[in-house]
Parts: sequence; C-alpha cells; structure tokens
Amino acid sequence: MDRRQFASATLAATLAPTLVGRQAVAAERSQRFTLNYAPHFGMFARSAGDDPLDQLRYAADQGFRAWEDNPMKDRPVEQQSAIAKEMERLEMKMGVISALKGIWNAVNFSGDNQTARDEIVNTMRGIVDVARRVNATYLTVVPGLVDPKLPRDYQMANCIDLLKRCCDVVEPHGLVMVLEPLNRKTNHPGVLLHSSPQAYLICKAVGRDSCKILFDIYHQQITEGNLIPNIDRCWDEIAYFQCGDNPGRREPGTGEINYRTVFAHLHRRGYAGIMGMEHQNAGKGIEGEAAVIKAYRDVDPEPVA
Ligand SMILES: O=C(O)C(=O)CO
Repeated sequence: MDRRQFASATLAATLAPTLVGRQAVAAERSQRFTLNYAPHFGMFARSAGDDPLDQLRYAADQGFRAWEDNPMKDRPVEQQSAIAKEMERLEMKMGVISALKGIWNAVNFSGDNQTARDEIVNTMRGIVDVARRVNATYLTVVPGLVDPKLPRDYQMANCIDLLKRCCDVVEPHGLVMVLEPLNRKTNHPGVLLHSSPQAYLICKAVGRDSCKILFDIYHQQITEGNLIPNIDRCWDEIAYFQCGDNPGRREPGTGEINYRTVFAHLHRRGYAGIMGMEHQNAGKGIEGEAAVIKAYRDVDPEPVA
C-alpha cells in the first residue's frame, strides 16, 4: 500500500465508526414511537433482565421515550437517583409517580375526619423530595373512597377543599397532581372519583394548574365509554393519559377499544404528553413482551407532517 492509499484507508477507518454511529442513531430515532408511551418496571423483565436500569435501556432501544413508576416512593433513595440519572442519559421522560401509595384506599378526601385529612397533606409534603429527585412532574392522586355517612355533595366539597390544601404544597415545586377516576365496576368499587365529568368538575372548582385529570382510557371505557367525546369535553383539564384494553387490562388490540382511532385523535389534537401503559402483558415471557411492543407499533399514529 503506497502512502496515499494508506492515508485514505486510515481516513476511511477513522470515519467508518462515525458514519456507522450516525446511521445507528438515525435508525434508532426513526423507530421511536410517535406518542410518548411509558412502560413500567417488570414489563420487559424477561427480555432485559431484572436490573431496572437494564429495563430502561431496553425500552429506549425499542423506541420508548418515557417511563412511569407509581411505586417510586418505596424505592431506596440511591435507586431513585440511579433511575433518574439513567433516564436523563437516555433522554426519557419520567411519567407519574404515586403521591398517596399505601394510604389512598380509605375515606380521606370525602370525609370530615381531620386526622385522615391532615395525613394526606403530610404525605403530599413527603412526595415532593421524591418527585424532584426523579425528575417527575406528575403525581397520581386517587381521592379515596366514598364516605357512606355523608351526602355526595358534602363529600365533593370536602374533596375540593382538601385538594386546594394539597395544591399549596406541590404547586411551588412545579408539580401537578393528576386525579385519576377509577372504574367501580371491575376494579375499584367504592372509590369517590370514578367519572370524567366528576373529575372535570373537581378540577374546575379547585381552579389551579397543579390539579388536573389523569384520563385512564381503560377505566373510562368501563365507566362511561364514549371515549373521544368525553376526552374532548375534558380536554383543557387533562394533563396525562394511561391506557389498557378492556376486558382484561392488557395491551392495545387485546380487547374492545379502538386504540388506533383514539391515539390518532390525541395526536391530531397535538397531545405531546405521556401515555402510561398501565396494564399487564397478555402473553408470557419474551414472546409476550415482544407482542406488547408490536401492539404499540400497530396502533401508533403516523407523525403529523
Ligand atoms: O387501578 C389503577 O389504575 C390504579 O392506579 C389504582 O392504584
């Protein structure tokens, strides 16, 4: 090889990894999903292994750009920090963490008991540090159970009043409580908040940027159906979505909801927030996990030009 050949071979060898690297990045970007679907820990454990950070890396490689972890506050602080650091490196957005894990399933927001109400405010104070540590903005809030001793309107007034106190805690930190109506028919009999009009009324009455709706499409399909008109009616108060098909609460395509149409509608309306994948996998093992990813590919909207 003469000097010129050697120089150009050396140049090619130097450039090759750069080009390969760029192509790889481009390929990875092109396979990113249009919507910000957010899986959770365990969903890809067979493919990625038990290490939570490996699960994040695996999801990023599959084109996911967000993640959610309702149980976050129960994790050791070091693990919370490691998760946040890895998500920053992978440019993934943190979705919801639960504000009231462990105490939501009781009469609290609806009732008159001052101790139970104060416990909610104190718990809300405690979640602020966790949220800031993991770069979370959205806090799942389920406002407890109905109080059978009180007429419904007093319960609603109590709920609104307590949410205002909670806003005072989280709002200065830029955090947003997202109120999640849950279905009473299949999963959560007895919850106070179950319908989207009720969530809308509460958010309007609270009237704060830190109190919005988490519209879980699975729960709302069971409670009221009529998904697209109800989403449109609540649009200005919705800050976060979750999904899951019905019956069974598994990935899109395993039930009755036309997710292709619903997601296309959200995308057309410019929804750029997170879509939490709050469901189980229909299939088992690595095949089941691959089926989840394919299910989201099948219903992901074409990017609007
Ligand atoms: O069922 C749900 O969606 C819940 O978040 C209950 O915790």
